[in-house]
Amino acid sequence: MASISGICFSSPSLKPNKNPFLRATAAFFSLPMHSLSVPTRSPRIAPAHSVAREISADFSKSDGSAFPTKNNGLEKDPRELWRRYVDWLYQHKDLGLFLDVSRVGFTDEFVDQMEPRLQAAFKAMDDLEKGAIANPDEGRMVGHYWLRSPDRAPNSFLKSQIENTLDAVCAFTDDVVSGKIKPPSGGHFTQILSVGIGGSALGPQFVAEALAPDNPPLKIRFIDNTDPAGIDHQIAQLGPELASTLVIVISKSGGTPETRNGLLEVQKAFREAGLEFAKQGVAITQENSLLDNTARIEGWLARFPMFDWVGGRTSEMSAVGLLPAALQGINIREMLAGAALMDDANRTTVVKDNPAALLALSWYWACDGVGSKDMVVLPYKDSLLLFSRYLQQLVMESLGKEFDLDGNRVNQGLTVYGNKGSTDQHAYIQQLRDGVHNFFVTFIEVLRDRPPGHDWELEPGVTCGDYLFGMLQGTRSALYANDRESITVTVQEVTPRTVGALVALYERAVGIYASVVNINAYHQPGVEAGKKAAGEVLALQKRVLAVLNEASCKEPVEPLTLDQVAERCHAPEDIEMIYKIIAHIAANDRALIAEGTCGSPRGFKVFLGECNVDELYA
Ligand SMILES: O=P(O)(O)OC[C@H]1O[C@](O)(CO)[C@@H](O)[C@@H]1O
Repeated sequence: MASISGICFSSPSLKPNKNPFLRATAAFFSLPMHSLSVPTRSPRIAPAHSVAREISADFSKSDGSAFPTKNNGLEKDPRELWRRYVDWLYQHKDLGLFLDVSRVGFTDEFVDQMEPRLQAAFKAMDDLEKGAIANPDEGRMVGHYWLRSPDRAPNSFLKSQIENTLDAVCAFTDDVVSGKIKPPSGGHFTQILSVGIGGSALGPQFVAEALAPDNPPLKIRFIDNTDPAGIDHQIAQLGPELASTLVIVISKSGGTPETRNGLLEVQKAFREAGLEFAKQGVAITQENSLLDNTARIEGWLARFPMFDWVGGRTSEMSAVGLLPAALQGINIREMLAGAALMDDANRTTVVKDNPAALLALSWYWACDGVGSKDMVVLPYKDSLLLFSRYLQQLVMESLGKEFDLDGNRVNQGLTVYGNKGSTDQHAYIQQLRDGVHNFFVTFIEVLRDRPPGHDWELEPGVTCGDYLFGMLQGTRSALYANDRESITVTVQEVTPRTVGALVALYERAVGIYASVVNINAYHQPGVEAGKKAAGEVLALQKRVLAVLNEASCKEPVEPLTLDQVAERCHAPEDIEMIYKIIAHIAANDRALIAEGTCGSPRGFKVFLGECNVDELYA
């Protein structure tokens, strides 16, 4: 019926019980067929701010009595549903990408209501691409779209910055892969250790998982946290290959504590192995940041720029994403081309032809424009496992905002989670279908199961990939039958081009949605609160240690109660945090419990195992 590359909409059998696809679906889920085809239609009208869910009578109770059920207006008549599918299906021919929003129940009235808002969002996007200060709080331009279309940069200086960086990434990659740039021990670099967090890790992680060949020129590992055991694990896994490891330290600001700690830990490992870190270190950061200055002063192997006008979570097409990808043998020019094609498609002001706008429209409908439902992202392809994690930052850090652009408190957001299908079917999809109705799903479908010539039938007429396909379609149908909405994004294959397009699609959808709900998608003030509080905890810890040190240097040693420590720190109001600090340092053998246990906060006495006299007089 539908060869998707040249999709044809020949008329299928529309009688529900004759539809073999639905029969197969029902079999997967042991559903009676009638539950897949409820012939009712109750379109809902959506006010722009909040969509009222209609309550209607349903006479399906076995004893014939009526009980009220929520009817959110989803089309159930198969013929109408097929029309809706055909009517709303978006296809990008060059990219081989499809977007199906037919299983989101928005009405024509809702689309009409949204039209002026979407047109305003298109205008805002146009201004942004022309160099407007689209991040007003921070007074910055937002230029990630220029990274794949440098001609669109608002001036020739920015254009040449983009082009020069891309050339430098390609030249450096060629030299590393060819062995022209080699580790001090000789031979070739064989490993990359990427140190970075958030937007300086998630894109490279997603792309590595999605696209790295089985035997890349350089394999990649990540340190994306300040967890000492995690860092030790990564370094231990490298073993003697540390000598042929290129360490790429990525931080836009150049001052993120987790990244700095990762760097210091890796540098220590290099020292202990008798290796010279600078000869193997690469920095990707803003010019003159702390990291940039460190790399320059220490004479690291290379430095690549991050631009002020590229946010961390939209940096995959900058050196942040391109350098690690290129070193793994991923065709980064194809990634950029895919993103550029998608950007072009998203510049149309015809909503139905604009895939990013269709996503934004569907999100708005599904979550009432206020984040009332979560977005569950389910790629049915192992290599896309990290897409949901990547989107989690892109969407939630962009949309999760306390205030709108006019200063009103709105507490906006859109929660994203998910791993992959069909794996998650055996984890939480039970709740999605039958439990609390607080989500909508985005299926990511990949048509090509395996490279050509590798497939085989594990049952007559059925391949392993057919099962994956069936699981996806079955889950989509079963959820819809229970009024759970879904979007499906389909690509032919997971290639650099389609991955670039997916990144660009969601970047633009987030931008449009943010415009529609009138928030700044490009700042992240909330993250600062946690960072500031962490700094305060570490400052308090220093005071606690100083107090304990002073008492531990006495003859005899003076073990202190928690109250005494708090009092001597002049921080009685912080007693709970002081307790946690002591419990943590005691768990790491840096403090000793003289009386009681940490588990009984009121009763224990603590001292340090060693007196640091120098610190006493510092
Ligand atoms: O690249 P940087 O400056 O180290 O920041 C890492 C991440 O930290 C944040 O600033 C806040 O979590 C993210 O936006 C960013 O991607």
